[in-house]
Amino acid sequence: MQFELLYLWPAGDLEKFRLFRSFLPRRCVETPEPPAELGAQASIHPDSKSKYKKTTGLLLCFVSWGFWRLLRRLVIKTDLDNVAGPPSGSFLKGNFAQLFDINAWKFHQEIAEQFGRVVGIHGPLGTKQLYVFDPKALHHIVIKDQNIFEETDSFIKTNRAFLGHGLLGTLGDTHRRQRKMLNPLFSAAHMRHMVPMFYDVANKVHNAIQINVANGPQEIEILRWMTRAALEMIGQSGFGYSFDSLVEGQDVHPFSKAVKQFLPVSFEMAFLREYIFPKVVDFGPARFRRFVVDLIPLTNVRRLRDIVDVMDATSVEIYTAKKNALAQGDEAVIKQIGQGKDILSILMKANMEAADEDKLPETEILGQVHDVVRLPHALFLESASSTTFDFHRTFTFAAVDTTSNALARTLHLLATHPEAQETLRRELTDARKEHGPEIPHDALVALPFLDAVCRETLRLYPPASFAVRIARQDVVLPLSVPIKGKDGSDIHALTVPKDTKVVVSILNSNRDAALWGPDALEWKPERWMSPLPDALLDARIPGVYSHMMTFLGGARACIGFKFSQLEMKVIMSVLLSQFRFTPSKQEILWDMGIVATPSLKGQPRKPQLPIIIERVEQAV
Ligand code: HEM
Repeated sequence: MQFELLYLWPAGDLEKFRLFRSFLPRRCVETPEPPAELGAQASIHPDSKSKYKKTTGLLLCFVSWGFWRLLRRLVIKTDLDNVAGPPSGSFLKGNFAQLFDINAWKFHQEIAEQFGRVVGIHGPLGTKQLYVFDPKALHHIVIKDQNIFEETDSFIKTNRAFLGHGLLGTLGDTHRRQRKMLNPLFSAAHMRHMVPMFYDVANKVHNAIQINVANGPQEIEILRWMTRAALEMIGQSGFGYSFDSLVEGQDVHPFSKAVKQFLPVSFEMAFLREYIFPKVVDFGPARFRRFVVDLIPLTNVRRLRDIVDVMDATSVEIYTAKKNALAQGDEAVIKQIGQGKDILSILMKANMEAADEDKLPETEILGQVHDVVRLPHALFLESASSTTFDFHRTFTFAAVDTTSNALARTLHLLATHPEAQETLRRELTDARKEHGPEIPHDALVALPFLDAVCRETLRLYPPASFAVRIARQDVVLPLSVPIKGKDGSDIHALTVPKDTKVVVSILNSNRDAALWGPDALEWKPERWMSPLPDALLDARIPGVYSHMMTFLGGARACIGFKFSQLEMKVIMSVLLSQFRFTPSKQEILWDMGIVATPSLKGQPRKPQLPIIIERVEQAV
C-alpha cells in the first residue's frame, strides 16, 4: 500500500519535518517536501481516491471489530455479572477514577464494607473487573495460578519503557532467570553485610538533623531526609555508588529528585498509563517514539520524560565508571567487584567468571546504547540501555519511594502516639547500653517492640494499596467464604474470563476485621506482642511477610522486603534513641498514589512531611 501524507506542519519548521520523514517507512519517503513557507498545506496525489476508499474500508472494518468486541462484552453474561459492586462512575472510565484517585481511601474502605471480599467493579467501556481480598482467591492469584494472573500489559510495558528490562518490566522465563540470579543478594545472610553501611548512612542523617536542633526543637521536613537516606542505602549496597554526602545544604543528587517525582507524576497519568501507553509503546523504533514524545505538549509527559532521562543518565554514569575502572585495571574496583556484594557487581562478576561460551555479550552488559533493535520497547529511553542499567533503575525506583514513605509514616505515627514512642525509645536505649550505639544485626532484628512498630505500620498503612493482575485465560477462582450473588445464590468459586483485570486489595486484606479482629483499623503495635488471632492464622494469607499482603506473595513478591525492614530498623534505632518527634501544626494528608505519600492540606500537592524534632536529654 502506498501512503500519501496529508501534512499540517507548523510554518518554518522544515528541519523537524525532514527528521520526521526520515523515520517513515521507505514506501512513504516519496512524500513530497513541503513548500518553503510550510504552514497548513495539503498535498493529495491525483490517483489517491481509490487508496482513500481502501483506507476507509479498512477503518470501517477496524471500527466494526471494536464495536463487536464492545457489544459482546455488554451482551454476553459471565460469572462476573453476578458479583455485586458499586455503580460505574462513568461509561468511559468505569470505576477507574474512584479507585485510583489520590484520595481513594474512603472508596476502597466503603466497597469492602458494603460488598465484602470479592467486589464486581467496572472497567472502561463497560468491561467487568474484580476487586479481591478473599484469602483463598489471593492464594490462587499470586501463588497457585500466578502464571495465569500476570501483571497487566500496562504495568510491564510502561515499566519497561521507564525503567527498562529489570524485574518490574519482564515476565516468564526472563523474569525467573533474573530472580534466580538476584534472590541470593537479598537473603538474610547477605543482609548482615549491609548493616555497617546502613549505620553509616543513618549516622549521617542523625548528624544533619542534630545541627538543626542544637538550639531547641525545630520543624524539619523529614520525608526529604528519608528519601535521601533510602537512596544512599540502595546506591551503596546495590551499586557501590554514593549519591549523597547527606550533609545539610549540599546539593541533592538530581537522581534523588527524579526518583521522588517519578511515582507522583506516573500516578497523575494513571489512565494514560493503563489504557493508552500499552497500545502505543511498541510503535516504531525507539528513536521515533522518543521523537514523538518530544513533540507531545503535555506537561506531565515532559516531566516524566525528563525524570526518566535523569535516571537513565545516572545509571549509564555508574555503570561506565565501573567499566572504565575495570578496563584500566583499577585494583580497588576489581577487588570490590570480586567480592560481589552489590547488584551491579554480581552482574559483572558473573560475566568475568563465565566460561567463554557462556559470557554475556558486551551488548548485554555494557548496554546497547544506540541499539534500537534489541530494545524495541524504549519509549522515553532514547539511549535504550542495558540490562545492567535496567537493574539499577528498577531497584532504585522500587526501593526508595516505598521505604522512605514507610519510614516517614512510622515517624509520623510515633509522633502522634507519644506513649508508643517512649516505649520504643526505652527499648532502643537499653539495647544501645548493652551493645553500643550500633546495635548488631541479630540484636536489632530481635527487638520486639521495634519489630511490632514496623509490622503494625506496614499492616495498617501498606505503602502500595493494591496490585493489578490480568487473567491470561479463563480460570476458576475459588473463594474461602462463599459470597452472595446478585441473584441470591451462594458463590463458592467464580469463572474469571480471559482478559479480566483483577485488583488485589493489599489495603483491605491487611485491614480485614474478620481476620485481624474488631480493632483492625487501629494502629496497635501491641497486637504483635501476643499471639495473633486464630482466624488470621487459619486464613493462610499468601503474603511473604507476617500474614500481610504488603509485599505481596509468590514469585513476584517484593524481593527487597528484608532489605527494607533492616534499613527501617537501623534508621529508627539511631533517630528514635536520640530525638523526640512531635506532630507539626500543619495538617498532613496521605495521598494514596502508587505509593502512599504525605503532603500538606490546603497546599499544592508536593510530597513532604514536616515534623517537630528535639534532642532527647541524656540520649545514649
Ligand atoms: C516498605 C518498603 C517496600 C514495600 C511496601 C514494597 C512493596 C512491593 C510490592 C507490593 C511489590 C509487588 C508489585 C507488583 O507486583 O505489583 C514489590 C515488588 C518489588 N520490590 Fe518492593 N517494596 C518495598 C521495598 C523494596 C526494596 C527496599 C527493594 C529493593 C531493595 C524492593 C524491590 C522490589 C522489586 C525489584 C520488585 C519487583 C519484584 C518482581 O517482580 O520480581 N522493594 N515491592
